[in-house]
Amino acid sequence: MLQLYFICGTNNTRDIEKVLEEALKAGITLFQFREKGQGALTGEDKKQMAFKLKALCTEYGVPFIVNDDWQLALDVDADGIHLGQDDDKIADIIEKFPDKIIGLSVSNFEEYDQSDLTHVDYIGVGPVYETSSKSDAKRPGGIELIRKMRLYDEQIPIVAIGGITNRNCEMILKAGADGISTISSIAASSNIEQDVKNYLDYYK
Ligand SMILES: Cc1ncc(COP(=O)(O)OP(=O)(O)O)c(N)n1
Ligand SMILES: Cc1ncsc1CCOP(=O)(O)O
Ligand SMILES: [Mg+2]
Repeated sequence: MLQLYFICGTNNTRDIEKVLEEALKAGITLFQFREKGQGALTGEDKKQMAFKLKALCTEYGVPFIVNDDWQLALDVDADGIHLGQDDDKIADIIEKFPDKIIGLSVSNFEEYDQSDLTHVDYIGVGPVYETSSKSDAKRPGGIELIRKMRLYDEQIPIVAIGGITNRNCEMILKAGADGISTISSIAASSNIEQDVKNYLDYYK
């Protein structure tokens, strides 16, 4: 499920429905609706978009995750929620999400140490490299962040994030990530089918 985790909001691309459908057809394995930042949809518009994107994911058998907004995740009956260190605490909302996928962001070892991983299904580790998709991203940890995190916790599923392309993902997988997540390399791709295929080839 974590192999190729596409994350997108309406301000990351021209036509999110079209881009998501192309990415689903090409074989992404997980999708996160991350609707925030300049020009992002809010309220009912955001909810209606979430319903449409969830329906597309369901058609292709790919789980639909909501970033940050757990109320939206409840409203649209998403398959899971992704929360960061500065978002609502998983322990405070977990009773509303029995049997849902729960992801948590971890940018460094201090954050890992202070995180309650009891209900966490995967950790999003990064940024690995510089990213232009998140204005408040922490300092990139490079490939060493993934390698060391894998040794620090040998069990928890790790999805790497931040500045990943299908040219640097092989190193990241070899460093011990279970999967990679990306915004721009798919959202801004001129050939989604080929780019997704290139990513998935590394798992063969
Ligand atoms: C898979 C994955 N990993 C990390 C993040 C980042 O979450 P967060 O730190 O809460 O930052 P925002 O994405 O909310 O700006 C993520 N969304 N997904
Ligand atoms: C949401 C997020 N969290 C850490 S880096 C990042 C943005 C990743 O975007 P891109 O794949 O375009 O670098
Ligand atoms: Mg967040």
